[in-house]
Amino acid sequence: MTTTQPAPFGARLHALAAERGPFCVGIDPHAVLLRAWGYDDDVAGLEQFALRAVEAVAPYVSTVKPQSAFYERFGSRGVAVLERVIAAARAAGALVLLDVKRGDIGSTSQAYADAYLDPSSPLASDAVTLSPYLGFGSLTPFVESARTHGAGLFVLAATSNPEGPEVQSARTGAAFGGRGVAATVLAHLRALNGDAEPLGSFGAVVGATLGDRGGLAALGLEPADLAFNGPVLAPGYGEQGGTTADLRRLFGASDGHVIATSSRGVLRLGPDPVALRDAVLRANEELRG
Ligand SMILES: O=c1ccn([C@@H]2O[C@H](COP(=O)(O)O)[C@@H](O)[C@H]2O)c(=O)[nH]1
Repeated sequence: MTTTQPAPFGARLHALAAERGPFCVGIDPHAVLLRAWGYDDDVAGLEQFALRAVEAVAPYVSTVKPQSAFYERFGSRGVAVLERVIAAARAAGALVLLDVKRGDIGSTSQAYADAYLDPSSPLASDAVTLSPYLGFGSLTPFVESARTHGAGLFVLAATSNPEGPEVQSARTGAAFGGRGVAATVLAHLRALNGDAEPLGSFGAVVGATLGDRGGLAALGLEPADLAFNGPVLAPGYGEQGGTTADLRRLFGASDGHVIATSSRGVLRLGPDPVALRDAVLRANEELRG
């Protein structure tokens, strides 16, 4: 029996962002949003909210990003809802980036990779977010699984929260290059992506809010560090204060590889599906402009 090799995530994202735009919607069912949409903060409310949001936005964006925590808080029934959210978003043609920020010793990373990247898993997604703070090499099982299954990875480099620089601006020891943590993560990603065309599959999380925090320099980063031939997930767009102008300052005129993501900023416009759809169409237009 022959199996077809899936197209690499970077190529799929590049094509879909060119077609639909580079905006990503976070499907984050906060309790306060469930109530604002008229639902109870329970599993039934979670499911109705999340599937309604996916139905309204997923056909119009390249990527949706469910935040696993909001489903896990309801235990196994919440995780079952997450499985249905992933399936519905993919059926609408969007790529699913599952925000789980995993990272552990290699043998455990392999189990996480099997859970999120192996197509036979009920939680299989197109890409996941990862934490590199057990050492970038501990993520190797994710890298190998991503290559096998045509999936993508987004590794935390310069997060959108104000507490991030405490760790991310620290310098590695001389034996590890002596550069900042964020720069070291980006250098690993550059090596993984090589000269993959049109875009590598190994991405970084770089907050859209970075401009407010003294920009790249505050993390010991130089503009060249951002040229790692992979996609960038830019959270903090909207609700946390990041703007399209901030992204332009950080990344210049992106060719669609910078995926700005917003959750609350879009979801609080619901439940009206037209308002939700128009918000994502506007965001795609603005980011492209
Ligand atoms: O640096 C990071 C990494 C991930 N996130 C996640 O993105 C969304 C942001 O939600 P908003 O409502 O648009 O603020 C959320 O799921 C975070 O866990 C981030 O904010 N920053």
